[in-house]
Amino acid sequence: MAINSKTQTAPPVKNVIAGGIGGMCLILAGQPLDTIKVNLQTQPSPALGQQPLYNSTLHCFSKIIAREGIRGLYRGMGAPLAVVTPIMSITFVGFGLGKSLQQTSPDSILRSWQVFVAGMLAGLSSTVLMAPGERIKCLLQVQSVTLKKTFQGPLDCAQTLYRELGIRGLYRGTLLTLIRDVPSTGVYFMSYEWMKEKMRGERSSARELRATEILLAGGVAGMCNWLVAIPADVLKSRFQTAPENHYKNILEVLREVLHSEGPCGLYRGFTAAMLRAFPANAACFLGFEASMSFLNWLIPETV
Ligand SMILES: CC(=O)O[C@H](CC(=O)[O-])C[N+](C)(C)C
Repeated sequence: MAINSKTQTAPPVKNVIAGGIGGMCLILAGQPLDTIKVNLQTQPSPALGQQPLYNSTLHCFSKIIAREGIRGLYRGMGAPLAVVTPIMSITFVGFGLGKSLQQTSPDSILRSWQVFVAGMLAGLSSTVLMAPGERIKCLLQVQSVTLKKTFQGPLDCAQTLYRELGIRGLYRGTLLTLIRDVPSTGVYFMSYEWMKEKMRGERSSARELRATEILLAGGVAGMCNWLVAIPADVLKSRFQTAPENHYKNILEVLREVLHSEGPCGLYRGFTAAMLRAFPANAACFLGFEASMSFLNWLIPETV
């Protein structure tokens, strides 16, 4: 399907600002279910005849609330807020760049697969911040399970990792972050643009879409993103939260998950991921589009 790219390209500085605001909306709307997802994904496999620590999304939710109250669901939010804001800025700039590289003129129409390629470039460029951000976030989110408070907060976690393990300690899990984010970000933007194009109908531009339509397209794009991302995300969460030298490489994590839980183990936390994906990404794209409209009103485009 061809997508009218004239309505999509914006100068990088506008993408930086609108992408950052979109990122903040994403975290505020999605953090509680993200905490549940990571706790489900990283809980120890139960011994024979024993009950798992959490047996469902709801069970995990009520256990966290009973143990720590609402604050437990927002544990580790400082790091994602500080990191996801620039990550989403880079993501939207990377996406804009990916589109312009494939356009012969600002008016040229992109095919769906070209939007996918531009999205993959966005996923590739954001990994520089995504990998350490995820490492810190996952370590903080799971430390309540062990009931051993190792880190005081995101900064303390980053400093400790750097002091004890150097830059490699912060970037542990980068390959799995790439395997997760490059294809899934391609799918993310392709499905978002596809939905917008479908809903546009007779209207001359996607800018005329209503807020509810943006919310729907963003929410669906978030779910499509996670359908692709979740197996690599399960491996990444485990790899990034395991004790040092527990796994020699990522194949060992894969082997362990398949051996103990079978292929279903790769979809641990699926319900929580999907429940989070819709509101978080609906909020993200609405935040992005609203900020972009405001910026376009403030500084009108010349083309
Ligand atoms: C896997 C992930 O972080 O997905 C992001 C959306 C979300 O639900 O957090 C999108 N993106 C990969 C483009 C940053």
